[in-house]
Amino acid sequence: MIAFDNVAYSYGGGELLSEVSLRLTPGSFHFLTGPSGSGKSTFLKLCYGELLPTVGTVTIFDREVHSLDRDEVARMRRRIGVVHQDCRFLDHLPLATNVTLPLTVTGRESNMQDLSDLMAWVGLSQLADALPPSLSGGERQRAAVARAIITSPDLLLADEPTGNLDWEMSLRLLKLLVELNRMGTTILVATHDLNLIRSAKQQVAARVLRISHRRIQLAGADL
Ligand SMILES: Nc1ncnc2c1ncn2[C@@H]1O[C@H](COP(=O)(O)OP(=O)(O)OP(=O)(O)O)[C@@H](O)[C@H]1O
Repeated sequence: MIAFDNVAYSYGGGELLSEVSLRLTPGSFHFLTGPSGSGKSTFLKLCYGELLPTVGTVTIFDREVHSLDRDEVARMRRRIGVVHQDCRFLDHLPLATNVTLPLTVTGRESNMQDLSDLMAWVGLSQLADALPPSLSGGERQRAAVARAIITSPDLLLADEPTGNLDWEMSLRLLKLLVELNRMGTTILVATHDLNLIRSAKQQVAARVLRISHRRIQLAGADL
C-alpha cells in the first residue's frame, strides 16, 4: 500500500529522516513513535504526498509520488483519511456538516443513514447539531476520526490522536481505531504514548515503528 525505498527528507537544513525503507501492507496496523521533533508528522506527510522525499522514492497505492500530477495526487488523497494533530473545524458550521465536508468538497453526496451510523459509532449522535467550539477535547478527536473516515478511506493516518485526552478517552478512541482496522482499513498512528501502544498490542497485531537518530526501525517486543 505504501512503500518507502531509501527515503531521506530535509526541510533545508540537515536530513531529518535518512535511509528509510519500509512497507505498510494492506490491512496492517502500525504505530510510529519517537521523541518530540524526531519527524513523526513529517513521516505522515510523506505518506500522503503532502511532502515529497528529497532522496529516494515513496510509492502510494502502487504509484511513485514524484510521478503524479496534481489531479492524480488529489485522487490518491481521497483514498487516505488524515486525523491532524490539531484537528481544526469550521467553527460556524454544525458538527455533522463538518464531518461530511470531505464528501461535499469533492462533489459527493452524503448518505444521511451512513452519516447517522457514523456519528453513533463515534458516540456523537447527540452532538450532530452542535458547533465545534462547544465540544470537549475527546469529542473533537472523535469528530476528527469521523471526518477522516466518512470517505471510507483505504488508509487512515492519525497524528497524536489522543494527544490531549485522558486515559479513558484515549482507550475509547483506540477501540474505534482497532474496530476500523478489523473492518479492513490500514492504520498508521503517530504517538509518543507508549501505554497506548501497549494497550493496542493486546487487541490487535500492531507493529511499532520507532524514529531514532533519523532512521525508522521496527521496534522489538520490548514495547
Ligand atoms: N515546514 C517546516 N519547515 C522547517 N522545519 C520544519 C517544518 N515542519 C517541521 N519542521 C521541523 O522538523 C522537525 C520534525 O518535526 P515533526 O513535526 O515532523 O516532528 P514530530 O516528531 O511530529 O514532533 P512532535 O512529537 O513534537 O509533534 C522539527 O524540528 C520541526 O521544527
